[in-house]
Amino acid sequence: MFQNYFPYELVGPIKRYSHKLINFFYPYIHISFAEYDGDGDGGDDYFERSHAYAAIKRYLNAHSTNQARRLRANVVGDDDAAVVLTMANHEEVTDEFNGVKLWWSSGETIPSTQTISWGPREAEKRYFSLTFHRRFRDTICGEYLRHVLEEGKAIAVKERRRKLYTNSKGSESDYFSRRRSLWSNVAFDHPATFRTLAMDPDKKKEIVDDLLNFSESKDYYKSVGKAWKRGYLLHGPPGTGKSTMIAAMANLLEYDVYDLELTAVKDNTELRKLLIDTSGKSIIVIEDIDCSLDLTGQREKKKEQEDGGGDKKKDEEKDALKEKLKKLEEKKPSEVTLSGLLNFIDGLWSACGGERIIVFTTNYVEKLDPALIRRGRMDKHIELSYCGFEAFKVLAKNYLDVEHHDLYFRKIRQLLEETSMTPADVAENLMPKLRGEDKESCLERLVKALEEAKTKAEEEEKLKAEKLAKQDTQIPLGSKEHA
Ligand SMILES: Nc1ncnc2c1ncn2[C@@H]1O[C@H](COP(=O)(O)OP(=O)(O)OP(=O)(O)O)[C@@H](O)[C@H]1O
Repeated sequence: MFQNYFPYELVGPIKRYSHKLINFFYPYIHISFAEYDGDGDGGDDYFERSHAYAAIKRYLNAHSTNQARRLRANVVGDDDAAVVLTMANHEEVTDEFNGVKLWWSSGETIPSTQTISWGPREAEKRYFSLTFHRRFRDTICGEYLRHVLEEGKAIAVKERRRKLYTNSKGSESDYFSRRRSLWSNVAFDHPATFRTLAMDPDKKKEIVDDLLNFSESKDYYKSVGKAWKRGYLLHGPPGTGKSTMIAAMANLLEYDVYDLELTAVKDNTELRKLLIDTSGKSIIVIEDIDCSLDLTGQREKKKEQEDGGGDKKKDEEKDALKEKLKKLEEKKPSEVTLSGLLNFIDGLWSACGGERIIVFTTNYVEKLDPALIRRGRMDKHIELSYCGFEAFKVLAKNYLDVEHHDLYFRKIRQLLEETSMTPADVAENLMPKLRGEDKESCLERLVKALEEAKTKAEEEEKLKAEKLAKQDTQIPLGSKEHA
Protein backbone atom coordinates (compact mmCIF):
# COMPACT_ATOMS: atom_id res chain seq x y z
CA MET A 1 0.00 0.00 0.00
CA PHE A 2 2.75 2.34 0.98
CA GLN A 3 4.44 1.72 -2.36
CA ASN A 4 1.41 3.02 -4.12
CA TYR A 5 1.73 6.48 -2.58
CA PHE A 6 5.48 6.78 -2.23
CA PRO A 7 7.41 7.61 -5.43
CA TYR A 8 10.30 5.15 -5.81
CA GLU A 9 12.71 7.92 -7.06
CA LEU A 10 12.65 9.55 -3.60
CA VAL A 11 14.10 6.54 -1.71
CA GLY A 12 17.75 7.24 -2.68
CA PRO A 13 17.87 10.95 -1.75
CA ILE A 14 15.94 10.35 1.50
CA LYS A 15 18.41 7.63 2.47
CA ARG A 16 21.33 9.98 1.78
CA TYR A 17 19.79 12.84 3.73
CA SER A 18 18.82 10.63 6.64
CA HIS A 19 22.48 9.48 6.92
CA LYS A 20 23.64 13.06 6.86
CA LEU A 21 21.04 13.91 9.47
CA ILE A 22 22.18 11.10 11.72
CA ASN A 23 25.83 12.06 11.20
CA PHE A 24 24.98 15.64 12.07
CA PHE A 25 23.35 14.73 15.38
CA TYR A 26 25.75 11.88 16.20
CA PRO A 27 29.06 12.38 14.38
CA TYR A 28 30.97 9.62 16.17
CA ILE A 29 32.41 6.28 15.09
CA HIS A 30 32.82 3.22 17.34
CA ILE A 31 35.33 0.45 16.71
CA SER A 32 35.43 -2.69 18.85
CA PHE A 33 38.38 -4.97 19.57
CA ALA A 34 37.33 -8.31 20.99
CA GLU A 35 39.51 -10.44 23.25
CA TYR A 36 39.08 -13.48 21.00
CA ASP A 37 39.17 -12.64 17.35
CA GLY A 38 37.27 -15.68 16.08
CA ASP A 39 38.43 -15.17 12.57
CA GLY A 40 37.10 -18.54 11.56
CA ASP A 41 40.39 -19.90 10.37
CA GLY A 42 39.44 -23.36 11.45
CA GLY A 43 41.05 -23.26 14.90
CA ASP A 44 39.34 -23.11 18.22
CA ASP A 45 38.39 -19.46 18.61
CA TYR A 46 38.83 -19.59 22.36
CA PHE A 47 42.56 -19.85 21.83
CA GLU A 48 42.72 -17.18 19.18
CA ARG A 49 43.56 -14.40 21.58
CA SER A 50 43.53 -11.16 19.70
CA HIS A 51 46.95 -9.54 19.65
CA ALA A 52 45.28 -6.17 19.18
CA TYR A 53 43.19 -6.63 22.33
CA ALA A 54 46.25 -7.56 24.39
CA ALA A 55 48.28 -4.63 23.06
CA ILE A 56 45.44 -2.16 23.68
CA LYS A 57 45.05 -3.50 27.21
CA ARG A 58 48.67 -2.76 27.98
CA TYR A 59 48.59 0.60 26.27
CA LEU A 60 45.52 1.72 28.19
CA ASN A 61 46.91 0.51 31.45
CA ALA A 62 50.08 2.55 30.95
CA HIS A 63 48.17 5.62 29.82
CA SER A 64 45.41 5.67 32.33
CA THR A 65 47.35 6.02 35.57
CA ASN A 66 46.59 9.69 36.02
CA GLN A 67 42.98 9.53 35.14
CA ALA A 68 40.25 9.66 37.70
CA ARG A 69 38.56 6.54 36.41
CA ARG A 70 41.69 4.62 35.80
CA LEU A 71 41.99 0.99 34.96
CA ARG A 72 43.07 -1.36 37.65
CA ALA A 73 45.90 -3.71 36.78
CA ASN A 74 46.74 -6.94 38.51
CA VAL A 75 49.82 -8.92 37.69
CA VAL A 76 48.85 -12.56 37.62
CA GLY A 77 51.23 -15.47 37.83
CA ASP A 78 50.46 -17.09 34.50
CA ASP A 79 53.16 -17.92 32.02
CA ASP A 80 53.25 -14.56 30.29
CA ALA A 81 52.90 -12.66 33.57
CA ALA A 82 50.20 -10.83 31.69
CA VAL A 83 48.74 -7.70 33.05
CA VAL A 84 45.08 -8.29 33.39
CA LEU A 85 42.85 -5.31 33.40
CA THR A 86 39.87 -5.55 35.59
CA MET A 87 37.92 -2.82 33.97
CA ALA A 88 34.38 -2.50 35.15
CA ASN A 89 31.74 -2.40 32.50
CA HIS A 90 31.59 0.92 30.65
CA GLU A 91 34.49 2.44 32.52
CA GLU A 92 35.99 5.03 30.24
CA VAL A 93 39.50 6.26 29.50
CA THR A 94 40.14 9.33 27.43
CA ASP A 95 43.18 9.70 25.22
CA GLU A 96 44.53 12.42 23.00
CA PHE A 97 46.50 12.02 19.79
CA ASN A 98 47.82 14.99 17.77
CA GLY A 99 45.14 17.16 19.36
CA VAL A 100 42.32 14.67 18.64
CA LYS A 101 40.31 13.46 21.60
CA LEU A 102 39.27 9.79 21.80
CA TRP A 103 37.38 7.65 24.27
CA TRP A 104 38.11 4.05 25.16
CA SER A 105 35.66 1.89 27.05
CA SER A 106 35.49 -1.77 27.88
CA GLY A 107 32.60 -4.16 27.94
CA GLU A 108 31.47 -7.73 27.99
CA THR A 109 28.95 -9.48 25.82
CA ILE A 110 26.03 -10.67 27.93
CA PRO A 111 24.73 -14.12 26.99
CA SER A 112 21.22 -14.13 25.64
CA THR A 113 20.61 -17.79 26.49
CA GLN A 114 22.39 -20.30 28.71
CA THR A 115 24.09 -22.94 26.59
CA ILE A 116 26.47 -25.76 27.41
CA SER A 117 29.75 -25.48 25.57
CA TRP A 118 33.43 -26.45 25.87
CA GLY A 119 34.61 -22.88 25.32
CA PRO A 120 34.29 -19.96 27.71
CA ARG A 121 30.87 -18.75 28.65
CA GLU A 122 29.71 -15.91 26.48
CA ALA A 123 29.87 -13.54 29.44
CA GLU A 124 33.66 -13.85 29.40
CA LYS A 125 33.99 -12.35 25.96
CA ARG A 126 35.44 -8.97 26.64
CA TYR A 127 36.16 -6.15 24.26
CA PHE A 128 37.46 -2.60 24.09
CA SER A 129 35.56 0.00 22.20
CA LEU A 130 37.05 3.15 20.72
CA THR A 131 34.96 6.23 19.99
CA PHE A 132 36.10 9.25 17.99
CA HIS A 133 34.76 11.97 15.72
CA ARG A 134 34.29 10.75 12.16
CA ARG A 135 36.27 13.74 10.88
CA PHE A 136 39.45 12.03 12.16
CA ARG A 137 38.71 8.59 10.80
CA ASP A 138 41.90 8.39 8.66
CA THR A 139 44.26 9.58 11.40
CA ILE A 140 42.77 7.29 14.04
CA CYS A 141 42.43 4.17 11.90
CA GLY A 142 45.94 4.64 10.55
CA GLU A 143 48.49 6.49 12.61
CA TYR A 144 46.85 6.30 16.02
CA LEU A 145 46.03 2.59 16.03
CA ARG A 146 49.51 1.77 14.75
CA HIS A 147 50.93 3.85 17.62
CA VAL A 148 48.74 2.04 20.19
CA LEU A 149 49.68 -1.42 18.94
CA GLU A 150 53.40 -0.66 18.77
CA GLU A 151 53.47 0.85 22.23
CA GLY A 152 51.41 -2.03 23.63
CA LYS A 153 53.86 -4.50 22.13
CA ALA A 154 56.86 -2.60 23.53
CA ILE A 155 55.28 -2.62 27.01
CA ALA A 156 54.70 -6.38 26.71
CA VAL A 157 58.39 -6.94 25.95
CA LYS A 158 59.35 -4.87 29.00
CA GLU A 159 56.89 -6.58 31.32
CA ARG A 160 57.69 -10.09 30.17
CA ARG A 161 59.31 -12.07 32.94
CA ARG A 162 62.46 -13.52 31.52
CA LYS A 163 63.30 -17.17 31.97
CA LEU A 164 66.26 -19.35 32.69
CA TYR A 165 66.06 -22.60 30.75
CA THR A 166 68.01 -25.74 31.51
CA ASN A 167 68.16 -29.07 29.76
CA SER A 168 68.56 -32.27 31.68
CA LYS A 169 68.69 -35.92 30.86
CA GLY A 170 65.08 -37.07 30.94
CA SER A 171 63.35 -40.28 30.15
CA GLU A 172 62.45 -40.28 26.50
CA SER A 173 60.77 -43.64 26.57
CA ASP A 174 57.12 -42.72 26.59
CA TYR A 175 55.05 -40.88 24.04
CA PHE A 176 54.37 -37.82 26.21
CA SER A 177 57.94 -37.19 27.30
CA ARG A 178 59.03 -37.36 23.66
CA ARG A 179 56.54 -34.63 22.83
CA ARG A 180 57.55 -32.41 25.77
CA SER A 181 60.11 -29.67 25.34
CA LEU A 182 63.61 -30.73 26.30
CA TRP A 183 64.01 -27.48 28.20
CA SER A 184 62.61 -26.80 31.65
CA ASN A 185 62.48 -23.26 32.95
CA VAL A 186 62.31 -21.02 36.00
CA ALA A 187 61.94 -17.24 36.24
CA PHE A 188 65.24 -15.46 35.65
CA ASP A 189 65.75 -12.96 38.46
CA HIS A 190 69.53 -12.57 38.66
CA PRO A 191 70.33 -9.10 40.04
CA ALA A 192 73.72 -8.66 38.29
CA THR A 193 74.10 -5.67 35.99
CA PHE A 194 77.06 -4.11 34.22
CA ARG A 195 76.98 -1.37 36.86
CA THR A 196 77.65 -3.88 39.64
CA LEU A 197 80.11 -5.98 37.60
CA ALA A 198 83.64 -5.42 38.84
CA MET A 199 86.05 -4.99 35.96
CA ASP A 200 88.11 -2.40 34.16
CA PRO A 201 85.69 0.42 33.12
CA ASP A 202 87.06 0.77 29.56
CA LYS A 203 86.74 -2.94 28.94
CA LYS A 204 83.26 -2.90 30.41
CA LYS A 205 82.19 -0.04 28.13
CA GLU A 206 83.58 -1.85 25.10
CA ILE A 207 81.50 -4.95 25.91
CA VAL A 208 78.31 -2.99 26.60
CA ASP A 209 78.71 -1.06 23.32
CA ASP A 210 79.32 -4.29 21.46
CA LEU A 211 76.18 -5.90 22.89
CA LEU A 212 73.96 -2.88 22.22
CA ASN A 213 75.33 -2.55 18.73
CA PHE A 214 74.54 -6.21 18.07
CA SER A 215 71.00 -5.94 19.37
CA GLU A 216 70.31 -2.94 17.14
CA SER A 217 71.82 -4.41 13.98
CA LYS A 218 69.00 -6.54 12.61
CA ASP A 219 69.00 -4.76 9.26
CA TYR A 220 72.76 -4.88 8.95
CA TYR A 221 72.90 -8.65 9.51
CA LYS A 222 70.10 -9.08 6.99
CA SER A 223 71.81 -6.91 4.41
CA VAL A 224 75.08 -8.84 4.61
CA GLY A 225 73.28 -12.20 4.64
CA LYS A 226 74.52 -13.31 8.06
CA ALA A 227 72.54 -15.03 10.81
CA TRP A 228 71.75 -12.51 13.55
CA LYS A 229 73.98 -14.11 16.15
CA ARG A 230 77.11 -13.27 18.09
CA GLY A 231 79.49 -15.51 19.93
CA TYR A 232 81.38 -14.59 23.09
CA LEU A 233 84.10 -16.60 24.74
CA LEU A 234 84.53 -15.72 28.40
CA HIS A 235 87.69 -17.07 29.93
CA GLY A 236 89.48 -16.64 33.21
CA PRO A 237 90.10 -18.34 36.55
CA PRO A 238 87.17 -19.50 38.71
CA GLY A 239 85.48 -16.65 40.60
CA THR A 240 86.39 -13.85 38.21
CA GLY A 241 82.78 -13.18 37.19
CA LYS A 242 82.04 -15.18 34.03
CA SER A 243 78.59 -16.29 35.18
CA THR A 244 77.95 -12.84 36.65
CA MET A 245 78.75 -11.27 33.29
CA ILE A 246 76.30 -13.57 31.49
CA ALA A 247 73.55 -12.48 33.89
CA ALA A 248 74.49 -8.83 33.32
CA MET A 249 74.32 -9.40 29.53
CA ALA A 250 70.86 -10.97 29.83
CA ASN A 251 69.64 -8.11 32.02
CA LEU A 252 71.06 -5.47 29.70
CA LEU A 253 69.42 -6.90 26.57
CA GLU A 254 66.39 -8.38 28.35
CA TYR A 255 67.05 -11.80 26.85
CA ASP A 256 66.17 -15.26 28.14
CA VAL A 257 69.05 -17.51 29.16
CA TYR A 258 69.42 -21.11 27.99
CA ASP A 259 71.98 -22.95 30.09
CA LEU A 260 72.95 -25.81 27.80
CA GLU A 261 74.46 -28.78 29.64
CA LEU A 262 76.20 -30.58 26.80
CA THR A 263 76.93 -33.71 28.80
CA ALA A 264 73.19 -34.27 29.12
CA VAL A 265 72.64 -34.14 25.36
CA LYS A 266 72.27 -37.62 23.88
CA ASP A 267 73.38 -36.94 20.33
CA ASN A 268 73.51 -34.36 17.56
CA THR A 269 69.83 -34.83 16.74
CA GLU A 270 68.91 -33.89 20.29
CA LEU A 271 71.31 -30.93 20.15
CA ARG A 272 69.62 -29.72 16.97
CA LYS A 273 66.19 -30.03 18.62
CA LEU A 274 67.36 -28.12 21.68
CA LEU A 275 68.86 -25.31 19.67
CA ILE A 276 65.87 -24.98 17.35
CA ASP A 277 63.67 -24.86 20.43
CA THR A 278 65.34 -21.70 21.74
CA SER A 279 63.46 -18.44 21.30
CA GLY A 280 64.75 -15.29 19.63
CA LYS A 281 66.26 -12.76 22.06
CA SER A 282 68.15 -15.41 23.93
CA ILE A 283 71.60 -16.18 25.27
CA ILE A 284 72.71 -19.78 24.95
CA VAL A 285 75.36 -20.57 27.50
CA ILE A 286 77.74 -23.50 27.45
CA GLU A 287 79.76 -23.34 30.63
CA ASP A 288 83.16 -24.96 31.10
CA ILE A 289 83.36 -25.90 27.46
CA ASP A 290 86.74 -27.56 28.08
CA CYS A 291 85.04 -30.07 30.37
CA SER A 292 81.70 -30.38 28.59
CA LEU A 293 82.83 -32.55 25.75
CA ASP A 294 85.85 -34.40 24.55
CA LEU A 295 86.04 -31.72 21.93
CA THR A 296 89.66 -32.10 21.10
CA GLY A 297 90.14 -35.79 21.68
CA GLN A 298 93.06 -34.87 23.88
CA ARG A 299 91.38 -34.75 27.23
CA GLU A 300 93.17 -37.74 28.72
CA LYS A 301 96.53 -36.59 27.41
CA LYS A 302 96.05 -33.13 28.89
CA LYS A 303 94.95 -34.61 32.17
CA GLU A 304 98.16 -36.57 32.40
CA GLN A 305 100.14 -33.46 31.59
CA GLU A 306 98.30 -31.59 34.29
CA ASP A 307 98.99 -34.28 36.87
CA GLY A 308 102.66 -34.46 35.95
CA GLY A 309 103.39 -30.78 35.58
CA GLY A 310 102.28 -29.69 39.02
CA ASP A 311 104.72 -26.84 39.22
CA LYS A 312 103.17 -25.03 36.33
CA LYS A 313 99.75 -24.44 37.79
CA LYS A 314 98.55 -22.97 40.99
CA ASP A 315 97.26 -25.57 43.42
CA GLU A 316 93.73 -24.22 43.48
CA GLU A 317 93.41 -24.25 39.68
CA LYS A 318 94.67 -27.83 39.58
CA ASP A 319 92.14 -28.90 42.19
CA ALA A 320 89.30 -27.25 40.28
CA LEU A 321 90.33 -29.00 37.08
CA LYS A 322 90.60 -32.39 38.80
CA GLU A 323 87.18 -31.92 40.33
CA LYS A 324 85.63 -31.10 36.96
CA LEU A 325 87.30 -34.04 35.23
CA LYS A 326 86.13 -36.37 37.99
CA LYS A 327 82.56 -35.16 37.53
CA LEU A 328 82.85 -35.63 33.80
CA GLU A 329 84.12 -39.17 34.12
CA GLU A 330 81.20 -40.07 36.33
CA LYS A 331 78.83 -39.12 33.53
CA LYS A 332 78.07 -41.25 30.51
CA PRO A 333 80.12 -39.95 27.61
CA SER A 334 78.03 -37.73 25.34
CA GLU A 335 77.81 -38.49 21.66
CA VAL A 336 77.66 -34.84 20.71
CA THR A 337 80.56 -33.97 18.48
CA LEU A 338 82.53 -30.84 17.87
CA SER A 339 81.44 -30.73 14.25
CA GLY A 340 77.79 -31.07 15.29
CA LEU A 341 78.08 -28.14 17.65
CA LEU A 342 79.92 -25.96 15.18
CA ASN A 343 77.49 -26.71 12.38
CA PHE A 344 74.63 -25.42 14.47
CA ILE A 345 76.48 -22.35 15.55
CA ASP A 346 77.56 -21.58 12.00
CA GLY A 347 74.59 -22.41 9.88
CA LEU A 348 71.40 -23.52 11.48
CA TRP A 349 70.36 -20.22 12.99
CA SER A 350 70.51 -18.46 9.67
CA ALA A 351 67.13 -20.03 9.07
CA CYS A 352 65.64 -18.94 12.41
CA GLY A 353 64.56 -15.38 13.01
CA GLY A 354 65.47 -13.45 16.14
CA GLU A 355 68.75 -12.53 17.66
CA ARG A 356 70.83 -15.04 19.54
CA ILE A 357 73.99 -14.79 21.55
CA ILE A 358 76.06 -17.83 22.31
CA VAL A 359 78.46 -17.72 25.22
CA PHE A 360 81.17 -20.28 25.93
CA THR A 361 83.00 -20.13 29.23
CA THR A 362 86.20 -21.80 30.22
CA ASN A 363 88.80 -21.61 32.94
CA TYR A 364 91.45 -22.85 30.53
CA VAL A 365 91.29 -21.14 27.17
CA GLU A 366 94.49 -22.84 26.04
CA LYS A 367 92.73 -26.23 26.16
CA LEU A 368 90.18 -25.39 23.49
CA ASP A 369 90.44 -26.49 19.92
CA PRO A 370 91.37 -23.40 17.88
CA ALA A 371 88.63 -24.34 15.38
CA LEU A 372 86.05 -23.83 18.07
CA ILE A 373 87.11 -20.38 19.10
CA ARG A 374 88.42 -18.86 15.90
CA ARG A 375 87.05 -15.40 15.04
CA GLY A 376 83.79 -15.66 13.18
CA ARG A 377 82.60 -18.45 15.42
CA MET A 378 83.42 -16.70 18.64
CA ASP A 379 83.30 -13.04 17.68
CA LYS A 380 84.66 -11.68 20.93
CA HIS A 381 87.08 -13.15 23.42
CA ILE A 382 86.75 -11.61 26.87
CA GLU A 383 89.27 -12.32 29.56
CA LEU A 384 88.04 -12.00 33.12
CA SER A 385 90.91 -11.78 35.43
CA TYR A 386 92.07 -11.19 38.99
CA CYS A 387 90.76 -8.13 40.78
CA GLY A 388 92.41 -4.83 39.86
CA PHE A 389 91.96 -1.56 41.74
CA GLU A 390 89.17 -0.28 39.46
CA ALA A 391 87.25 -3.54 39.92
CA PHE A 392 87.80 -3.31 43.69
CA LYS A 393 86.27 0.18 43.70
CA VAL A 394 83.09 -1.23 42.12
CA LEU A 395 82.93 -3.97 44.75
CA ALA A 396 83.56 -1.50 47.61
CA LYS A 397 80.67 0.61 46.31
CA ASN A 398 78.41 -2.46 45.87
CA TYR A 399 79.10 -4.10 49.21
CA LEU A 400 79.93 -1.19 51.54
CA ASP A 401 78.72 1.89 49.69
CA VAL A 402 82.22 3.33 50.05
CA GLU A 403 83.77 5.31 47.20
CA HIS A 404 86.94 6.45 48.88
CA HIS A 405 88.93 5.85 52.04
CA ASP A 406 92.18 7.71 52.69
CA LEU A 407 93.90 4.95 54.60
CA TYR A 408 92.62 1.65 53.18
CA PHE A 409 92.20 2.42 49.48
CA ARG A 410 95.89 3.26 49.03
CA LYS A 411 96.97 0.11 50.88
CA ILE A 412 94.57 -2.09 48.95
CA ARG A 413 95.66 -0.63 45.62
CA GLN A 414 99.28 -1.52 46.38
CA LEU A 415 98.43 -5.04 47.57
CA LEU A 416 96.27 -5.75 44.51
CA GLU A 417 99.25 -4.83 42.33
CA GLU A 418 101.49 -7.20 44.27
CA THR A 419 99.19 -10.22 44.56
CA SER A 420 96.35 -11.94 42.73
CA MET A 421 92.90 -12.30 44.25
CA THR A 422 89.66 -13.06 42.39
CA PRO A 423 86.76 -10.59 42.56
CA ALA A 424 84.77 -13.39 44.26
CA ASP A 425 87.32 -13.53 47.12
CA VAL A 426 87.55 -9.75 47.38
CA ALA A 427 83.75 -9.57 47.55
CA GLU A 428 83.64 -12.28 50.20
CA ASN A 429 86.07 -10.32 52.40
CA LEU A 430 84.23 -7.05 51.92
CA MET A 431 80.85 -8.43 52.86
CA PRO A 432 79.90 -7.56 56.47
CA LYS A 433 79.94 -10.76 58.52
CA LEU A 434 78.32 -9.51 61.68
CA ARG A 435 75.18 -7.47 62.04
CA GLY A 436 76.17 -3.81 62.05
CA GLU A 437 79.84 -4.52 61.28
CA ASP A 438 81.43 -1.20 60.26
CA LYS A 439 83.04 -0.48 56.89
CA GLU A 440 86.54 -0.08 58.33
CA SER A 441 86.63 -3.57 59.78
CA CYS A 442 85.49 -5.04 56.44
CA LEU A 443 88.26 -3.13 54.63
CA GLU A 444 90.72 -4.21 57.32
CA ARG A 445 89.70 -7.87 56.76
CA LEU A 446 90.40 -7.50 53.04
CA VAL A 447 93.82 -5.97 53.73
CA LYS A 448 94.69 -8.90 55.99
CA ALA A 449 93.49 -11.45 53.41
CA LEU A 450 95.55 -9.75 50.69
CA GLU A 451 98.63 -9.70 52.91
CA GLU A 452 98.20 -13.41 53.66
CA ALA A 453 97.74 -14.19 49.95
CA LYS A 454 100.87 -12.22 49.18
CA THR A 455 102.95 -14.05 51.82
CA LYS A 456 101.65 -17.42 50.61
CA ALA A 457 102.50 -16.61 46.98
CA GLU A 458 106.00 -15.46 47.99
CA GLU A 459 106.61 -18.67 49.95
CA GLU A 460 105.44 -20.76 47.00
CA GLU A 461 107.77 -18.86 44.68
CA LYS A 462 110.64 -19.44 47.07
CA LEU A 463 109.94 -23.18 47.28
CA LYS A 464 109.71 -23.40 43.51
CA ALA A 465 113.03 -21.64 43.07
CA GLU A 466 114.66 -23.96 45.62
CA LYS A 467 113.29 -27.03 43.83
CA LEU A 468 114.57 -25.79 40.49
CA ALA A 469 118.00 -25.06 41.96
CA LYS A 470 118.06 -28.57 43.47
CA GLN A 471 117.18 -30.15 40.10
CA ASP A 472 119.93 -28.10 38.47
CA THR A 473 122.61 -29.36 40.86
CA GLN A 474 121.51 -32.99 40.33
CA ILE A 475 122.19 -32.87 36.56
CA PRO A 476 125.85 -33.86 35.98
CA LEU A 477 128.03 -31.19 34.45
CA GLY A 478 128.65 -31.75 30.74
CA SER A 479 125.46 -33.78 30.25
CA LYS A 480 122.96 -32.96 27.48
CA GLU A 481 120.29 -31.68 29.92
CA HIS A 482 122.78 -29.38 31.59
CA ALA A 483 123.78 -27.89 28.26
N1 LIG B 1 83.68 -9.39 38.31
C1 LIG B 1 82.81 -9.53 39.31
N2 LIG B 1 81.99 -8.53 39.64
C2 LIG B 1 81.10 -8.66 40.64
N3 LIG B 1 80.98 -9.77 41.38
C3 LIG B 1 81.78 -10.80 41.10
C4 LIG B 1 82.73 -10.74 40.05
N4 LIG B 1 83.37 -11.91 40.00
C5 LIG B 1 82.87 -12.67 40.96
N5 LIG B 1 81.91 -12.02 41.62
C6 LIG B 1 81.15 -12.55 42.77
O1 LIG B 1 81.61 -13.87 43.00
C7 LIG B 1 80.59 -14.85 42.81
C8 LIG B 1 81.12 -15.97 41.90
O2 LIG B 1 81.43 -15.44 40.63
P1 LIG B 1 81.04 -16.15 39.26
O3 LIG B 1 80.23 -17.36 39.51
O4 LIG B 1 80.48 -15.13 38.32
O5 LIG B 1 82.47 -16.58 38.77
P2 LIG B 1 82.88 -17.51 37.55
O6 LIG B 1 84.04 -16.86 36.90
O7 LIG B 1 81.69 -17.78 36.72
O8 LIG B 1 83.35 -18.84 38.29
P3 LIG B 1 83.41 -20.36 37.71
O9 LIG B 1 84.47 -20.40 36.67
O10 LIG B 1 83.76 -21.17 38.91
O11 LIG B 1 82.06 -20.68 37.17
C9 LIG B 1 79.44 -14.11 42.14
O12 LIG B 1 78.22 -14.55 42.67
C10 LIG B 1 79.68 -12.67 42.48
O13 LIG B 1 79.01 -12.35 43.68
